[in-house]
Amino acid sequence: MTGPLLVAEALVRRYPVGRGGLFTPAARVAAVDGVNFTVEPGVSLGIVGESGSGKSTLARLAMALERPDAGRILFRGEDLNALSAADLRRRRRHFQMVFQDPYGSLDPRLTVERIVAEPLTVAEPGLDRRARRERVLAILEAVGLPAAALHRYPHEFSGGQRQRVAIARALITEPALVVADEPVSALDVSVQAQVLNLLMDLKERRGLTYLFISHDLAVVEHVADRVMVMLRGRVVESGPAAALFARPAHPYTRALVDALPDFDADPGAHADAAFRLGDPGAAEAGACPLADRCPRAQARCRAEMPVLWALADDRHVACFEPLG
Ligand SMILES: Nc1ncnc2c1ncn2[C@@H]1O[C@H](COP(=O)(O)OP(=O)(O)OP(=O)(O)O)[C@@H](O)[C@H]1O
Repeated sequence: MTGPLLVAEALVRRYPVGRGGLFTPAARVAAVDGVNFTVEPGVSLGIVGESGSGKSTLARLAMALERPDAGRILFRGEDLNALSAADLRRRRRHFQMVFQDPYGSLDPRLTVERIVAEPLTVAEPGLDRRARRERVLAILEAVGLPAAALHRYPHEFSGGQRQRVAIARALITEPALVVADEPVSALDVSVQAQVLNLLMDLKERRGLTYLFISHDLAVVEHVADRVMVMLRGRVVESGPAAALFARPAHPYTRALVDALPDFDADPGAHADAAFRLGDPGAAEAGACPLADRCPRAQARCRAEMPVLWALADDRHVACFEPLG
């Protein structure tokens, strides 16, 4: 079908604060306060904002894990909160979530096979054991895990591998939309880029659409086509990622962008960035793997900032401009 994949219309979600009195209800604060957005198929939307700005609440609303107090969330034109519980359950195979914490989000008592297969048992209950195992093996391979992972338990894996298991679980039903809420922020910096690269690779290969939530602008800039900036439950600015990062219009966005390492003032930041964004080898060797594709940074890379590079292959981390 054509048309947007996901639409948020004037979403509001309020939570009680404090306990209220005997005859007075508790005051309520709007964690999400009149948010609108549209996500077209194949276009990933990054949602940024500091802690408490309402990003996770918005993710839960988008996944129909919570009901809004006002507004609607439409997936392929259907108001998710108007569906019966059974219909909503059936639709869930098309939108899945990856959580921040690969430790807490995987049941430690279950094998990887059972964890990854779990959404399939709901989505395709008729599948026999053999067919289910084949699907699990195929998705494990797609996320870079060996077949031997099947019989292992979450504690036997590193944080990055656990997040691969969580990604496999999210993708096994072949969803169109993946909502990723801080999917790399609990990981060691050295493995963050590997998982981000995997997500980008899967997006390409499977035509996925992401709603990608992070407080880390550098991360969002690499994975998102469009970016939406939240402050106290509201959207203060949104637009194409490259333009928004290059020319932030709202003072809050500017402040967030300014908080990124200043590559021009601090050449050391480049080595940090190369390491953080996933290539310690490049940081040490002083090589820029993107130098020949980046007309603007080419000279600077070679001269004074040898590791000015990004993990994504289409934009540059420091100048936030598309590569030539
Ligand atoms: N279940 C809840 N009950 C009460 N208040 C809540 C609940 N969930 C979120 N809030 C409040 O709503 C506001 C937005 O929280 P939310 O977790 O959505 O923000 P966030 O941007 O994701 O922040 P973080 O990155 O720290 O998770 C915060 O003030 C938070 O305390």
